[in-house]
Amino acid sequence: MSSDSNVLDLSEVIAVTPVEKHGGQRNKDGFSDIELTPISCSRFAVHYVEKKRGRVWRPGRVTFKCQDPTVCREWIDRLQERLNQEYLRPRRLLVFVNPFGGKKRGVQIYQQKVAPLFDLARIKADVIVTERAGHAQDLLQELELNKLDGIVCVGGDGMFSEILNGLIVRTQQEAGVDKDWLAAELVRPHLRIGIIPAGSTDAVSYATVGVNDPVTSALHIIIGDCQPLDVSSVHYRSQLLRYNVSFLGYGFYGDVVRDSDLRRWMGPTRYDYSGFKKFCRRKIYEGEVAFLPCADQGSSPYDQIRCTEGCLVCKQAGEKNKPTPFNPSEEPRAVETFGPGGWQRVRGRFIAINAATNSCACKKTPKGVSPAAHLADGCTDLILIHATPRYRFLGHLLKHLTDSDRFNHSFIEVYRVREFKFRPVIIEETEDEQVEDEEAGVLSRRNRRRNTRRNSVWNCDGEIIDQPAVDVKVHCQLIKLFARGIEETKQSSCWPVGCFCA
Ligand SMILES: Nc1ncnc2c1ncn2[C@@H]1O[C@H](COP(=O)(O)OP(=O)(O)OP(=O)(O)O)[C@@H](O)[C@H]1O
Repeated sequence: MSSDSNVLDLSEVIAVTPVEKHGGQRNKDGFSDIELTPISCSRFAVHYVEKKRGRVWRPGRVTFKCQDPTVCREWIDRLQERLNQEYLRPRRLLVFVNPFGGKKRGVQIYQQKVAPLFDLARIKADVIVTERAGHAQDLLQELELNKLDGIVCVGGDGMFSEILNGLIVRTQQEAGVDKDWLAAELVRPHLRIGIIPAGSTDAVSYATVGVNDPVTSALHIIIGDCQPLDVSSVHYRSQLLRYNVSFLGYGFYGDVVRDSDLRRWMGPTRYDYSGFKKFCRRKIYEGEVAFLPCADQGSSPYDQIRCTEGCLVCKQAGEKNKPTPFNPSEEPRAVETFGPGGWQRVRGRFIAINAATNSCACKKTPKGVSPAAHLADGCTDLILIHATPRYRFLGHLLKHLTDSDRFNHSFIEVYRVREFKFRPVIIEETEDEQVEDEEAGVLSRRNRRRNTRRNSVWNCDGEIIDQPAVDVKVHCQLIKLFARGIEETKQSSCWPVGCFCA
C-alpha cells in the first residue's frame, strides 16, 4: 500500500490475524509483539507490504474493529481463505543459511528479521545452517524436494551460486539431460529461489529487487513474487564448469577476484583493495573472442531504457522461448546455435573481457556494469575493453558512477550476444637469465625464451574459474526467483565511490 492511498491490494497482504484489544505493540521492524487468538475477539489486523523509499519494503499493519465477534471471525476466515487461493505463495520452503557470508550475520539476520515474518505468513521453513563451502550444493543432490515450493538462501552471491548450480544440476539429472553438452536444451527447475541478502556484494539481490535488504526480500518471498532469470552455462571443452546469472569477467575483474579471495579476512573492503592494486598493475591479455549476436532482439546495450518490473523485452523473449514439454524417452534436443547473423570474431589485446547477463548493479555501482542489460531476454552483454593507457581505463571505470555513456570510448566494444567463446593466446616472454656456459666454464648472460603462461582467471559471479578457454551460452529464463524486477521509483541513489567488485 502506498502512503497516499487507502487501497490495499490483496496480492500484497502478508497475513490476517486476530488481535486482542490492547495487543500488538510494534517493534522497530514493524512486527507485532503480541498476537493472541481469542475465540471472541472483536478486532483483526491485516498485515500488508508497505513501500518505503528506495524500493525498501516493510510490514505494515492496519487494525479493524467489529461490533460482533462472529462477524470478526468471519472476516478473518474469508480473508484467510482468499489468501490461500493465491497459488503462487509458498507454503513450505527449504532455507540454507551461510553463517560466514558477508559480516557473518547470516544466522542472526534469518532468526531476527526473516523467521518472524515467515511465521506470521504461516510458511513452514526447514532451515539448514551450512557447515562448509559446497554443503548446500551437495545436499541439493540428495534431499527430497518434491514437497517444497521454493529454496531460500541466506548469504551472498557465492551462496546463491551454490543453490543455483545445485538446483539446475539436479533438475537436468532427473530429466536425463546431459548438462555437459553445450547445445542441450536445459529443463527449467520448477522450484523458485529466494535470496535473503547477507553477503558482501549481494549483486543478484540488487539486480532483481533493487536493494539488498533482508526484510524486503522476505516480503517478496511471502507474497509469492515470480521473476524469470537468464542463466549462462560456462563450459570448457565438453565439460560444464558452472552456471552463472550475472557477471563473468576475464582479465582485470578475474585478477581482482583472484587477489581478493586471498584476503577474505579483510571483509567487503577486500574488493576495493584488490581493485586498486590490479588497476595499478594493468595487465594486458591477448586472445580471440567469437560470439553469436542477438540479431532479432530489438534492444541493445546502448539503450537508455532500463529493464524494470514488467519489462516488455523480457516478456517477448519469454513468449518466444516457451519451453517444449519434456519427454524423457526422447533424445535431448540441441538448440539451433547459428542464427541468421552468424558468428563474429574479435582478436586483440584486452584489459578485460566482461559479460553481463543482467545489469550487475550493486551498492557501489548502482547502475551496474551494463545498465541496459535485461534480466530475462536470453542475452548477455559482451564488453571488450582493449588495451589502453591507465588514465583512459580509469575514465571508463569512473563512468560507472554516473549515468553517462560509459561505452562511448574507442577502446571499448559492446555486443548483445546469445553465446560466446574465448581462446587466450599464450604469450612468450623473453627474459634475461644467468646461465652457465658449460664449454667456457664461466657464467654469462644470455637471452633465453621461456614459455610463460600469463593467463587470467574468470570471475564468475564472484567465484573463480581457473580455465581461461571457455564456451558460454545463455539459457533464456532458465530459473525463477521470488522477486519482481526493479520497481520504478522517482528517486535514484548514487554512491560517491566506485568499486571494483563488478
Ligand atoms: N559454512 C560455511 N563455511 C565456509 N564457507 C561457506 C559455508 N557455507 C557457504 N560457504 C561458502 O562461502 C562463500 C561466500 O559466501 P557468500 O557468498 O554467502 O558471502 P560473500 O562472499 O561475503 O558475499 P558475496 O558473494 O555477495 O560477495 C560461498 O562461496 C559459499 O560456498
